[in-house]
Amino acid sequence: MPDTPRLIRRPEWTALEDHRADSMLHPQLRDLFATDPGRAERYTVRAGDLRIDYSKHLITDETLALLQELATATDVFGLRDAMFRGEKINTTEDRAVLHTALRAARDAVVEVDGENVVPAVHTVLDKMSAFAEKVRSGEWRGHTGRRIRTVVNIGIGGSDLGPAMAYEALRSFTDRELAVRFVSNVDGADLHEAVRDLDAAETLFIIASKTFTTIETITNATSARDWLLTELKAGPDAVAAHFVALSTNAEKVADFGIDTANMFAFWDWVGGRYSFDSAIGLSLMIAIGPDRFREMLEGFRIVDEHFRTAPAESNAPLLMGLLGIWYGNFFEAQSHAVLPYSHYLSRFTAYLQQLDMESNGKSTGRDGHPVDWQTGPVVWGTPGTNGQHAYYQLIHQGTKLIPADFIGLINPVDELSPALRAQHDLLMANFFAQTQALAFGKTPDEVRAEGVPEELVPHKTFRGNRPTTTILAPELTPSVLGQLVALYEHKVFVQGAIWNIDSFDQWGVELGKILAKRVEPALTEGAEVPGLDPSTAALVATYRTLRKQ
Ligand SMILES: O=P(O)(O)OC[C@H]1O[C@H](O)[C@H](O)[C@@H](O)[C@@H]1O
Repeated sequence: MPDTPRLIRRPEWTALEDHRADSMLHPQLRDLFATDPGRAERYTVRAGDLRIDYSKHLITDETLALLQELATATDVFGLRDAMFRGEKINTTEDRAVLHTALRAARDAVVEVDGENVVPAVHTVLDKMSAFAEKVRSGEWRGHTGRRIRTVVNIGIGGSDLGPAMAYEALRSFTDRELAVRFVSNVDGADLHEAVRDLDAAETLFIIASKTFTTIETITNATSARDWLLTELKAGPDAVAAHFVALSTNAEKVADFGIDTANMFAFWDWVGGRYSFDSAIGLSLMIAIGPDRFREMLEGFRIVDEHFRTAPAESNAPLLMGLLGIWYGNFFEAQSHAVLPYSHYLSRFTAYLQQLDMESNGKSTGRDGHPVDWQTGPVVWGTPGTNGQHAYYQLIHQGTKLIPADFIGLINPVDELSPALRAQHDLLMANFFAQTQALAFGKTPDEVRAEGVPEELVPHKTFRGNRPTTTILAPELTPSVLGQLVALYEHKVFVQGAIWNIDSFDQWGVELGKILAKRVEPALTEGAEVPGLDPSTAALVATYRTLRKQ
């Protein structure tokens, strides 16, 4: 057993349990606001351009003080500093965790094993910038001499979700003459639909894979190469002008047949889900241009600095992490909704699912012992107002407590017409109304006062006390996007530190991959798979019987 007490036996933990049982058994936001007029102002924190209001939470000053004590006792800031210093805090993989170095200033020094990694980061950024400019300007030509009109990023997980999300988010900054598509699923339909209307002569494939061994990506990349060569009626020499690679594995890139001169590198201290500001962002950089990409990196850096230096009581990622712990561990909340009121952020929550759930979906502690406390929540959500007309019913009146983050932008993007810009106020009216309704509800007396028949009063009553965080930003610029992502990266970090889990490994994804490899020959060749359980064996047999040859 480690020397430090188990999390739930710490006095700071039991103090929170007692606080919940004594003072916060049935917290009422109406009362908390009525008795504390300064609450909204006091419970608002700034991080860069982000304004984060956490006053509509089931908390008091005492709750916050106790949560901060838990953070101190578990040495969250100690681990944070170790991360920024380049220590190998990813202990199960013996790796440093340095996505923050990806956005460090050119003259910064961050050492791993005694070597400053920042110059290499900027060398790759410069190489990406030069390449992106060539593609954007038309200087980069395909095999037949035509300029590139479509970029297809082939990758999965962290090699897809980040750039795909950011491409959507920053669409209004993209070059409309140059489209980017994303292919991830090993389902051949994904690649088929992505390329069916493309001219191979004007298509560039970016093969994004940290390991360059991921079966989905390598399979799709191989099929893409076959498609290209068939379409162009060309030999393997056509590959060089149409394929580039983003990877840490030069050997595998060369094995695939991509010239390593056309490879953009990153390093084992960049986790896949923390990688879209590395070379993995090349498709995004081509779409928005190197200057915008660097603005985004600056946004990341603003929140990195905030997380590194802001005092605990005004440290936004720390506060957001602690609030998640409060609900997950002391209210038994199982999930967390992230609800962006922006069409451009339509992929944001999907991106966060990997960031959060692959990082903190763990049940073994850093000490190797099973944890006996709840860890990462189920993260879900889609853009408002669509969700309002689908699942918000459950958030408002269901039996589950679902803390939610509402992300809103004060201004729409510039390019909307005046009429469409005007719709933004309606969108945001919904945004503000929802958190108000969730927090304060509607009492039976208020319902009665509207003349509602008595038998309908219970149905039309809203109990309120549904906790939300409101995140407001001036507009969705590249910098603001970087700030938002860094905010969540560090929030996830805080929670993993307190739960004492390694947020940077992902062993849980391995078993399924191994079993898939074992089952595949049974599907394609009818091979015997030794040791198949009866359920899977019967399913495989059905598949084989009904499979069209
Ligand atoms: O970038 P790659 O090496 O191809 O990995 C792609 C993804 O697959 C893995 O299974 C991991 O679960 C993810 O963390 C990773 O982002």
